Amino acid sequence: MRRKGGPRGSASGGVRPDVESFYLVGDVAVVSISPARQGEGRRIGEAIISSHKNVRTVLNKISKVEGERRVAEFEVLAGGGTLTCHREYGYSYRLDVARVFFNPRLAGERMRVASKVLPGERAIVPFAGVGPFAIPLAAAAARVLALEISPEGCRWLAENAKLNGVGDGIEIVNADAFAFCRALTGRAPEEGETTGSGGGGEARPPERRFDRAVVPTPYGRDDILEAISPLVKAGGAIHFYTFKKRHQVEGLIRDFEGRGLTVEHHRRCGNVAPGVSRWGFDLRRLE
Ligand SMILES: C[S@+](CC[C@H](N)C(=O)[O-])C[C@H]1O[C@@H](n2cnc3c(N)ncnc32)[C@H](O)[C@@H]1O
Repeated sequence: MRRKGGPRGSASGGVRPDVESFYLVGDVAVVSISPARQGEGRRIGEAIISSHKNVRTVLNKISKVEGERRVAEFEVLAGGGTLTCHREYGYSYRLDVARVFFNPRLAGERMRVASKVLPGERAIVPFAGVGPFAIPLAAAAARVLALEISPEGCRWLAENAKLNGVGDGIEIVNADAFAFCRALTGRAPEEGETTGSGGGGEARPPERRFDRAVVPTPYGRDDILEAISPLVKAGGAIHFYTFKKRHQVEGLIRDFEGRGLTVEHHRRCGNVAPGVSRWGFDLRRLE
């Protein structure tokens, strides 16, 4: 939702009346210029660079976040380089802002979730991006399976895992998270494994191998919950993020409960469109 009198979601404070939104990824400022200011992009970009010592490039977001990689289209207003290193809570993430997804607004949420990890846990992170959830989990001593569909995202994730000293704690799989989870749930038993269902090619029960799933769901893909929850052990945790209007939340909680998931905590994690927010749910699997 647009706030009158200033930009929303400012990651660096201050009022910038020329732009509708402003956030920083490393030294790249990402803004949205209001339609009334479209001809003034260069002036606005240069003004931002000259008034912010920490900004090297200014990008104007000219499309919504779209496509499988969830990356918007940008135009360069000033500066030029889109490769950067973003720092949050002592972690460093190298990435190309114009080519891979990154949302600096979830930094606090990532720390909150990582603080719940018990050493030796197994965690799964679908939609892992360049690693901002997976890396703090691994640093908290979880063994992490990170799923990411973009090969470029996987390359940054591997680099960032090493950069943050957790290269050994994260297994990165370049895959479609839906297909991967469904395959893991329904996979045939390997030689020597018992099925627990009498053998003879019968359907095996799901592999409940993870203590924790952290699910930063892309818009409209809530069906990942159905794919991933069979992989979480009884008593295990699922941190599920989704985009909803406030009036939808109550029904969603009933839906979770109908699937054998208790809601331990839920909160709004910022606005994304008029009336629509990102909501985070801490779910626990009952059986
Ligand atoms: C909204 S998610 C969150 C990313 C990251 N965890 C973060 O918070 O910055 C966007 C990421 O999911 C990836 N993605 C989208 N669809 C996917 C799929 N079906 N399987 C695996 N990754 C997918 C995109 O490539 C992108 O990196």
